Amino acid sequence: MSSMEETLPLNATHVNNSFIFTNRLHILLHSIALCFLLYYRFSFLFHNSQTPLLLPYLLLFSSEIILSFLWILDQSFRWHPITRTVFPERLPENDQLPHIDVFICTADPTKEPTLDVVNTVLSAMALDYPPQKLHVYLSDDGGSNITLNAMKEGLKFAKWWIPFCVRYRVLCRCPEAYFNDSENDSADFCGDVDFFAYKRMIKEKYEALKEGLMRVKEDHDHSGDTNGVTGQNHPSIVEVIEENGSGEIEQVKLPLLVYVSREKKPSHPHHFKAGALNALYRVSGVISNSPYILVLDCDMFCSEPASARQALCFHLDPKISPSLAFVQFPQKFHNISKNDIYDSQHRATYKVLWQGMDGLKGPLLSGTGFYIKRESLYGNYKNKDTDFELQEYVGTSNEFIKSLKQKDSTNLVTVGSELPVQETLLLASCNYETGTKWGKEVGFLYGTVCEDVHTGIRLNCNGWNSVYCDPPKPQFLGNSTTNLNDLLIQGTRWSSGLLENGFTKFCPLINCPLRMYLPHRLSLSYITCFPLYCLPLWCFAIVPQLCLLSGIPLYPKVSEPSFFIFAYIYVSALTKLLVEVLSTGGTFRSWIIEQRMWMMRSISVHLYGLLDCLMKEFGLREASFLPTNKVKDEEQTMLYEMDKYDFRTSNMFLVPMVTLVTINIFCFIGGIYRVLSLGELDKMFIQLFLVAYIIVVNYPIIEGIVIRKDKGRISHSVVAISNVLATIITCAVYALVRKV
Ligand SMILES: O=c1ccn([C@@H]2O[C@H](COP(=O)(O)OP(=O)(O)O[C@H]3O[C@H](CO)[C@@H](O)[C@H](O)[C@H]3O)[C@@H](O)[C@H]2O)c(=O)[nH]1
Ligand SMILES: [Mn+2]
Repeated sequence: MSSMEETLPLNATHVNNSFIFTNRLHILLHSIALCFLLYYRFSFLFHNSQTPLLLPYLLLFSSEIILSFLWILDQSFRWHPITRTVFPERLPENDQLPHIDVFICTADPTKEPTLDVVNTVLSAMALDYPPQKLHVYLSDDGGSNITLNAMKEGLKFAKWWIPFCVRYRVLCRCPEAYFNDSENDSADFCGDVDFFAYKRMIKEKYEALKEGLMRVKEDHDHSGDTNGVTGQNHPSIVEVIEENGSGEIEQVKLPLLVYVSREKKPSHPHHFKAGALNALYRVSGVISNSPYILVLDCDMFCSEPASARQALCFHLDPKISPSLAFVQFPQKFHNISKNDIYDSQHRATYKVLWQGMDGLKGPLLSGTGFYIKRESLYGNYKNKDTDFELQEYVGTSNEFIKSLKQKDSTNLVTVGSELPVQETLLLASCNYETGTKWGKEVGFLYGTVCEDVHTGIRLNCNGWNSVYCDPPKPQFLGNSTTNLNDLLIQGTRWSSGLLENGFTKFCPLINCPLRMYLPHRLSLSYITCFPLYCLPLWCFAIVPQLCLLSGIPLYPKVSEPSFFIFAYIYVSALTKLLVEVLSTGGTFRSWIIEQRMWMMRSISVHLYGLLDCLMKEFGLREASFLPTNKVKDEEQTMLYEMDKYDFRTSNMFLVPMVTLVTINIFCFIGGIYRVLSLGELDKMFIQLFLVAYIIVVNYPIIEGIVIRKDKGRISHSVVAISNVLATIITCAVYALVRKV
């Protein structure tokens, strides 16, 4: 490498100053308005503390305080957002690049189709990286023969697939995605006859692989023979997948592929995905011990082969590298429809929040699609002087302790060489962690189902930085939840896990070191607190409505000057959101959808997440991680593609939503009547407007109750229960107020 190249930076950071200026101006003006609001509420209370309106008034005021608090936390992401570019062409030669391990997790062959897992594995093996420096590990928490067999079949196919990808510079190296879209062919070979013949042959092989996998699954389902092995109870298996030379094809160099199924026993907590990742950490430590690790969920494949080199543009940058723990890529999804009615792409997270955090100290771990430095998860092992101390810290395996001290992969196990079998089985056994610091200080942290966020926060607090890399082309593509039921289950898990972090385990507002930059601390707090939106949103969905019906004003009259405080806050918040949505690729429609999903999530999953978290805290419930269903349902997909909400979800989620919408409708009708007959428009305008706004935004729920006839509509029983509930609540409150 010439000295000229050596001095060229591997990455660049961009700060959009005018954007930051407008953000801060908005923060300033909005904050002033919030101060006026507080002043207005307090002075009202001071003058009217004896009125019967006190309870609704206090409820509303507390909700406004919580909303304002969350708003302040949320502004930290707008404080100093940055974007980054990378120059992978400036990286050193291949022989100087570090080794990389890839960890892929799967848990359940019925919910997570084996073919998808194989595709993820193949896409990772086909990364644009020297194969002898790439080692792919699959963790199978289901301990299933189907998955192990699929890995063997997958490897056979890889012998064809990877040379094909390299030779024809295939753009997307996940076979399923590749064969679905001809845009994935490199333009250089479009006129090449050989290429098309070769492609056809590979496609046939892929079809054969698919059929083979399906057959094995069917045989397995029919025989029902599990040899006593279940997802919750199985011994450890560690196997380097090797192909017994079929002689059909020239020997090609492939990345090492290792199948790991850690031991699980019902009597031992297995700590879900964090437990699986930690087992991989240890096992890979004595096999390849690569300094960098890519973590992937089985539902997220590598869509572009360039991500490893892009991540190294940060990890190998001498200025950033010493304190850099991980490079996070955004989660992007291949199954999202044009209008994205469930906001499944999580636009705000990957377009606003993570960029905002990147300008502070770096984004949090997002569970998948990140390249992490192995050393960053070993805690402060360096402070342990003796082997004995180290054993108490990371467990008794001497081989593993040796691997800690080795900086690089010197004792590498390669294809064909012998695996330290006993050691790996020990490392993957469920007793191994007993009495050690795994999950507490070492590895991915336990005690929450949002291990990613929890671990990310701890890394930050221990002084590690992270980087967010969002190149124009998606590097990883996953499967997002595109139906209400999965979304609500997943959302409840997240809310519960995040709140657990925020309240009980590690509250960033309190526990992070004092020297931490304030906006960064606020941003971490926002991530762990935002399910608290459920409290104000429940209040806003019910209190002003019932008061409207009963003629209790909660807001200033239109003719009063303080009306403008409320009008300003409302308009400013929604306009800011609109600008953000439009400037990050969204539309006017997605602006409405995001508000709707925010309301739906807040009143259902965030509330249940909060309850779940509290119950876990009081020992009334055990933590559980229900993996998201990844099996496609034709009917569901059809409704989704037609932009129709699929309301086939549990009553627990639906009844509150439908009840609230019904109360809003009752109160709106009653309110209009009142306003017209008593001439109270001036007094009740804000409340009437609020109710109308909620009804308009949630129109699809009304459509699901009244208009739709398809299977995804809201069932009659839910409508009946909700009507009864809404009537009881409305009448009871009305009667009560009358009496007072
Ligand atoms: O006991 C378990 C449970 C899950 N998994 C794996 O964890 C991954 C994530 O699970 P998934 O069902 O896809 O959950 P999601 O809600 O889609 O996952 C999001 O949320 C999780 C935290 O709740 C993060 O770990 C994920 O990275 C993030 O994509 C999958 O590969 C699973 O196979 C395990 O290995 N063992
Ligand atoms: Mn997932």
